[in-house]
Amino acid sequence: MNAQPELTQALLYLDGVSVSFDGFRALNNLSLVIGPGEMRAIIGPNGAGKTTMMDIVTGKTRPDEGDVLFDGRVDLTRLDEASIAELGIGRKFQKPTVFESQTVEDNLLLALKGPRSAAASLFGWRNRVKASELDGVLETVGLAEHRARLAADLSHGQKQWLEIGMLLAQDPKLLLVDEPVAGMTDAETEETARLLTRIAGNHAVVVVEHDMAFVRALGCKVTCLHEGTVLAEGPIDAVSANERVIEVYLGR
Ligand SMILES: Nc1ncnc2c1ncn2[C@@H]1O[C@H](COP(=O)(O)OP(=O)(O)OP(=O)(O)O)[C@@H](O)[C@H]1O
Repeated sequence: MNAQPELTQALLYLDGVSVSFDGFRALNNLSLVIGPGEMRAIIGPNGAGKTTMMDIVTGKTRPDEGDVLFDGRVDLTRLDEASIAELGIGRKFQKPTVFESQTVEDNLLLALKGPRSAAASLFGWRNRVKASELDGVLETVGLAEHRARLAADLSHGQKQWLEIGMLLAQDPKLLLVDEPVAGMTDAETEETARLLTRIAGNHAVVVVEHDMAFVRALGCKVTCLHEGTVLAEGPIDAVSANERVIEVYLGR
């Protein structure tokens, strides 16, 4: 492992990560560095490796090569999915998976009481937020007025925010969010950008999304993946003006 000076600063550090499925290179020498509390948008065409990248971070997929470090010291390639979650890495899949028959508040309480293992103390994960901090989570995800409603009665967007709240209740250091605004109304999309912006700072947030207006609203650094590697990275204006990015993604 080649230790870089920035290693100690990075919350998530991927370097030279490659993985193949049946000879097809889904990730090809991918390097990505996310700082503590940073918000990062990941864009790129279908099959670029965005989901595979998140699978590597959460331990669902093992890389063939490369370094995957969390918090500057923990080698994620040696841990299973449960241990990685306990370290403080939360993942939000595209479809909401809330408990429909429970109220908003009870969904959050269930998340607070979620399973913990000895790994939590072993790896020094901080305590989950306390029940008394539930109000703060409800405020953050904009559901304070809806706390007594059944999750089943929420709009699609509100269910997505509730699930983000359930992840926040576990006080992750890093949140991976997959296409959060797919299927949302324009108003919900704008609210989601505000919500994630509120969350970043206290938690690093990596958002995979195709909706470029939403990505712009996040106001963060953007990484465009293509063929399993970084094609362009930087401010949205620079990335969206990049000729290769236009050619393989935006211009289609
Ligand atoms: N478990 C797997 N087995 C075989 N092939 C896989 C597996 N996971 C991903 N792939 C392949 O790897 C490539 C990268 O897929 P990935 O899902 O990471 O892309 P993506 O950027 O997330 O695309 P999308 O925007 O469509 O979600 C694809 O060609 C996909 O078919």
